[in-house]
Order: sequence, then structure tokens, then C-alpha cells
Amino acid sequence: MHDHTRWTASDAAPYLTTPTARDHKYSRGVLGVRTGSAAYPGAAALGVEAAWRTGVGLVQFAPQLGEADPRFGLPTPAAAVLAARPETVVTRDASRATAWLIGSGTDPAERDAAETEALTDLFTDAHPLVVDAGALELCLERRDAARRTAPVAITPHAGEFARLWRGLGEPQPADDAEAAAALAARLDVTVLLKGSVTTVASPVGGIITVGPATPWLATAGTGDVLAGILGALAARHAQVIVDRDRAGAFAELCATAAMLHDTAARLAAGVGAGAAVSAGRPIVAGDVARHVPAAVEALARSGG
Ligand SMILES: NC(=O)C1=CN([C@@H]2O[C@H](COP(=O)(O)OP(=O)(O)OC[C@H]3O[C@@H](n4cnc5c(N)ncnc54)[C@H](O)[C@@H]3O)[C@@H](O)[C@H]2O)[C@@H](O)CC1
Ligand SMILES: Nc1ncnc2c1ncn2[C@@H]1O[C@H](COP(=O)(O)OP(=O)(O)O)[C@@H](O)[C@H]1O
Repeated sequence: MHDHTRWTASDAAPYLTTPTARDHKYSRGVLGVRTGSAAYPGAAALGVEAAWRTGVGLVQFAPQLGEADPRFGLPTPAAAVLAARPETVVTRDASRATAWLIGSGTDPAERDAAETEALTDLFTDAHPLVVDAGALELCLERRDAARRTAPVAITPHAGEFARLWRGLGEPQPADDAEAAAALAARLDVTVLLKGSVTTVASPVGGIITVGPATPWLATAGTGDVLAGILGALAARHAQVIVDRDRAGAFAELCATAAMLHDTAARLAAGVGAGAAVSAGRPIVAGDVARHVPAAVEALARSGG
């Protein structure tokens, strides 16, 4: 049996502090991003947009090595990112990154060997690593702690979560909390299992739940937005995540990201506090990203 916490706005607030007069762009967290592909350039743009809007100092975008040519006249992921957020620095040398986000909008079957190696290297880096979508399977190969130094958080939806269990070759426990805790222990990663209720499990034990979130979030690309929010929080709080005295901090940041995501979606959908589940209006993933600043403000304020 694991400790079970239901995350609240006042739990999230300490992670949503305002910058100070001494801050500069490099002190507020630098997020390195390797996401998007020829098939899914939009996923890169959504994650980067969300990261900026969460309040990070800098986002550095590293284009895939051996990137396939764009299809249907689409932009490359880097071009899509710059069209959405020209503040982003596109570089092969994101050496200033304090945390990394990888995987959203990528397909392992299409990935070049050099890109796989570059992603794999991030697992032996010191910086927190957020792993989404097409990079999730790399955690199965990197589950030997001796071959891994980076603190890792993974963000599967139910389908990806089941795929990871199949990859482990073990039966998946029926209960989400039990299954997330077991996967966190097996892979030595923090697990953020997405859904109406998001379940977060830390490899050091403990379960945090967030939600139920507004069902208007059940629309394509909102997972890419969540990954960007979490990447930004990880970059901002990288020191706390790597602090051995703060075991479980990555799980708290995952829960904070899920709460910010739901709050932004509610603001976008016009769902007021205490409103009925049926309240609100349709939203798209970009709306969620654009409402993240107001969500940060609302949650920080509710923390007193
Ligand atoms: N604009 C874009 O570029 C977008 C890109 N996206 C990217 O598209 C890629 C494929 O994403 P998919 O989610 O389709 O990945 P997958 O094709 O890996 O997973 C979808 C499969 O899982 C099953 N499944 C079970 N429970 C599910 C749940 N709760 N939510 C979703 N599927 C569930 C589905 O039935 C389906 O068979 C990812 O890399 C993702 O980042 C999407 O985020 C959509 C937007
Ligand atoms: N019915 C629902 N109610 C509330 N939130 C949901 C619901 N369905 C999905 N979500 C949320 O929407 C997001 C969807 O992410 P994901 O499945 O990865 O989508 P995509 O890959 O298209 O970006 C997750 O944050 C998940 O928690």
C-alpha cells in the first residue's frame, strides 16, 4: 500500500513562484527540446508554446538528426516551432539546458540511429528528463540504473502505458495506482499516467492523483501541451529534482503540471470553479497552451 495524496492548488503553489529582481533568462530554467518529426511538426510547436507560457527563461530546440524530408509541403518541426514562438533558439548545441523534453510527435520506427543515440545520451546526463510518446520505449532499454544518471519522468496515456507493460513482459495490475507504482519501481522513473484522473507515482514510493480534469481536454495535442508544461517546470526546478534530500520532488512537479494543464483548459473552456461536468465549450490544444499563464497566476494566488 502506498501513501496516497490528492493534489491541491496550495500544494502546487510553491512550485509557481514569481521571478525576482536578481533573475535573468538563464537562472529561470532552460529547457532543451527534441520533439516533432516530418509527420508531426505540430507536436513540437505545441510543446514549445506550452513550455514558454509556463514561465521558463529559454527554450532551446534541437532538430532531429537524420530528419526525414517534410511531407505534403509541411514545415519542418523547427520551422513550425519558430512560426509559433520566434523566441525559441534552434541549435544543435543546447548545452545550456537545465532539463530536457523528448519524444512528443515522434515515431521510433522512423528514427535515425544517430538520433536514437543522441536521445539515449540524455539518460546518462545529469539533467532531469521528461519522456513522452515515441521516446517512452527507450526507458525499457535504460531501466538498468547503472546505465542511467538522469532523473526521468514519463508521461504515457493509457494506450502507451499498456504498451510499456507489454514491453516489460509482465501482467499489468488492473488498478491504475498499483500499476503506476509498480512501473515506477521497475523502471526507476516517475510515472505520470494521463487520463481523466491523472495518477503520478514516484520511484521512491507514494501516489499523487490530480483531477478529474475537464473532459474538454480529450482532444488531440493536449498531451503535447502537458509535456511542455512539465518540461518547463523541470527546467525551472532542476536543482530541486536532483537534490537527494528532496526525493519525490519530480512527482510533485508532475502533479503540479497536470493541475496547471486542467486549470488552463477550464479557463479556455469557460468552466468556472464548482461548475457542472457538462459546463463549458470546445477547446483545442493551442487554447490550453495560451491559457497557461492565467492558470499559473490563479494557482499561485490560491496558494496564499
Ligand atoms: N499535431 C500533432 O502533431 C499531434 C501529434 N501527436 C503525436 O502523435 C503521435 C501518436 O499519438 P497517439 O496517441 O495516437 O499514439 P499511439 O498510436 O502510440 O497510441 C494510440 C493507441 O493507443 C490506444 N489508446 C488506449 N488508451 C488511449 C488513451 N487514453 N488515449 C489515446 N490512445 C489510447 C488507441 O486506441 C490507439 O490504438 C504521438 O507522437 C503524439 O505526440 C498527437 O499528440 C496529436 C497531435
Ligand atoms: N476524458 C478526459 N477527461 C479529462 N482529461 C482527459 C480526458 N481524456 C484525456 N484527457 C487529458 O488530455 C491529455 C491527452 O493526452 P494524450 O492522450 O497524450 O493526447 P495527444 O497525444 O493527442 O497529445 C492528457 O493530459 C489527459 O490527461
